[in-house]
Amino acid sequence: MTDPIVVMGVSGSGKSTVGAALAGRLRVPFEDADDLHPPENVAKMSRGDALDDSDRWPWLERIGEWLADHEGGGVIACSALKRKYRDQLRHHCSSVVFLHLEGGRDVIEKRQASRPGHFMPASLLTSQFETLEPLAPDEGGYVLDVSGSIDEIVEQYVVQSRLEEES
Ligand SMILES: Nc1ncnc2c1ncn2[C@@H]1O[C@H](COP(=O)(O)OP(=O)(O)OP(=O)(O)O)[C@@H](O)[C@H]1O
Ligand SMILES: O=C(O)[C@H](O)[C@@H](O)[C@H](O)[C@H](O)CO
Repeated sequence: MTDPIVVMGVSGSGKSTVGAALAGRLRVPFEDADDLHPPENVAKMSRGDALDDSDRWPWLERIGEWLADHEGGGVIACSALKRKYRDQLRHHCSSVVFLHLEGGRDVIEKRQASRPGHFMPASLLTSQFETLEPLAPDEGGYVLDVSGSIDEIVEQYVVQSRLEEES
């Protein structure tokens, strides 16, 4: 049994890819919160407009429900850019753990550009970085550098969480 994990970060930071690999490693279910957006949110992002708080609330409610249903273990990829969004998720599931995939704009922009066919336009990356509120010290959680390979990032999480358990 593991606590449910939210893999967070800006668009293109690797949440879906790393999240799926981590769920495989931990043998728990994986969900991509991109698939929980109401169609109007996807339409808004697709035309190059950033979501605002009121667009995100109903989406976060669905993610919170998913977390509450997976208290015994699960990984969900969700931007969770602001502290108040994370607090909303904690309200649904107090045991949730956040894993922030942190990286510079250069590397993330390149990865986003090499991912054709995704609804999220690269032009929204600026607003993603502007909106991002990194994990505060009192939030706990993990911050992992996106520049490593997917396997390395998963391994770093596994090692760090084991060390934390033992301490
Ligand atoms: N650590 C990594 N090393 C190399 N490539 C990576 C890494 N992480 C992700 N990628 C690649 O970068 C691209 C973006 O990753 P991904 O779609 O997982 O990001 P995301 O944060 O889920 O984005 P979004 O929120 O926009 O859906 C993908 O093509 C993915 O294969
Ligand atoms: O909070 C947000 O602005 C959105 O959730 C985005 O982050 C998208 O879901 C995703 O990143 C698109 O690929």
